[in-house]
Amino acid sequence: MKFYQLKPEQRRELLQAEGIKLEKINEEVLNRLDELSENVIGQLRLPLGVVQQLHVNGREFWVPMAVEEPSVVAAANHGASIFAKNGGIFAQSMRTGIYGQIVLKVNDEFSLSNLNNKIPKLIDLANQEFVSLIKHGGGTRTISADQKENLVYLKVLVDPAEAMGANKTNSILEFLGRKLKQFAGVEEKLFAILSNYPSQLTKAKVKIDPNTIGGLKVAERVALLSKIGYENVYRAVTNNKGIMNGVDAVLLATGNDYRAIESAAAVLANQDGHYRSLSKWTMENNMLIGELTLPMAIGVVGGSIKARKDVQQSFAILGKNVDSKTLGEIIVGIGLANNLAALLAISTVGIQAGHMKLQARNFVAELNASEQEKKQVLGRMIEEKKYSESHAREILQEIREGN
Ligand SMILES: CC(C)(COP(=O)([O-])OP(=O)([O-])OC[C@H]1O[C@@H](n2cnc3c(N)ncnc32)[C@H](O)[C@@H]1OP(=O)([O-])[O-])[C@@H](O)C(=O)NCCC(=O)NCCSC(=O)C[C@@](C)(O)CC(=O)[O-]
Ligand SMILES: NC(=O)C1=CN([C@@H]2O[C@H](COP(=O)(O)OP(=O)(O)OC[C@H]3O[C@@H](n4cnc5c(N)ncnc54)[C@H](O)[C@@H]3O)[C@@H](O)[C@H]2O)C=CC1
Repeated sequence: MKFYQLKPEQRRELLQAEGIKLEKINEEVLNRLDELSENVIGQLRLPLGVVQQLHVNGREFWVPMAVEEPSVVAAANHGASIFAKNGGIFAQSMRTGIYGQIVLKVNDEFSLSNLNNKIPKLIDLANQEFVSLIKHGGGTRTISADQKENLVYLKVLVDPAEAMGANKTNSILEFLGRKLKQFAGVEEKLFAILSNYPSQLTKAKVKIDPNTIGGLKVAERVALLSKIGYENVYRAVTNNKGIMNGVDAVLLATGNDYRAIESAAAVLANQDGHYRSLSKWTMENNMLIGELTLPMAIGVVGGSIKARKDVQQSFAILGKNVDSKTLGEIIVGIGLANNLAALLAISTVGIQAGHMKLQARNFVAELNASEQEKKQVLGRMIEEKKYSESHAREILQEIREGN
């Protein structure tokens, strides 16, 4: 039997026979995980944190975040609490659909205008074939075609309703590809696959009174940093990493495909051929305005969402009536919250003050020490503002020597 055909327990035995020490895992959990992926031998755990009081469009949410990096949840909480003092986030999801691409190889017999005339019929055929999607409120919306020499590029827009929609869109594209192969002059269908090009855009906006963040000077520094991020790629990529800190954590917690959002966000940041900050902070009438638009091809159904109890727990935390539009608005709101918290930290005391204070817990967790000793070491590190693994060990030694 091949490795992938074995039961997870048998795969574990093989690894253990090689001398690899594996973590214990409950058999039921292991078998459940085996249904979700391939070659499964265990699990990787992440802490699940929550952000309290994220105010979006007049509603208040608890937001689940799965992330291992210290200070990301604290930063999101910090940003969210500032937004709460300033009327919250105004956000809007524009779920018009996700793109798909079909590329055909054609010869001289092919006529683009003939194909264009048949597009309404193709859309009808797709919608008749995938009628369950129509029932959920989605469907194939538009198809456009463009010819470059002997290649024809078709762009298909599919509204996946409440799902992310990758699987349904790929099925629709393959169905359309088979129909297109029958057209005069089509030699072959090269491929039919969804495109992760930015779609399902969600915008979020906040208006901050400088008095809630330490005054006008601080607000102006945030706006200046944002201007630098617009122009300078070294700053832009870091600014965007700070946004994705929060975005990815909510995507992970809600079982959404963070790879799809990351790749689409990179294209959005590079729209005019220059990689820029995804967010914008400006001063308007002495108020700080923050704006962020992100591609949000996410779902509240589909993929592994219903099959995973941990993901269902996240939806329970988010509360009732969180549809895909609302979830997109929450995620972009969290991205903006993480962004503001990071900008505030780096334009005032610097990132290390807050971040390293929380990172210090990781150094302390590594120590071979009692809970009481760990508490003492952490307290001393924060007091001395000196954060490193070696300093944690030094303090422990000093404590044990009675200093
Ligand atoms: C870390 C803080 C929040 C400290 O912030 P602070 O102002 O030193 O501490 P504070 O005790 O005054 O706390 C302010 C608020 O933060 C929240 N908060 C505070 N502590 C916690 C905690 N333990 N758990 C949950 N929430 C917490 C909480 O809302 C609190 O308000 P309160 O409720 O006390 O009135 C702040 O320094 C901060 O936001 N820093 C940014 C940290 C960050 O972005 N970390 C990510 C790692 S760095 C990175 O990946 C990319 C980056 C940052 O380089 C991107 C970029 O450059 O743009
Ligand atoms: N390039 C990419 O981004 C690719 C991503 N993927 C993966 O595909 C997965 C995404 O799955 P999906 O296609 O979204 O899931 P899925 O295949 O389970 O399809 C979602 C289903 O939900 C239905 N639906 C829509 N609205 C609904 C509603 N209101 N109530 C009930 N059902 C509804 C749709 O008709 C569809 O059948 C992710 O795991 C992703 O990683 C797969 C291939 C490529």
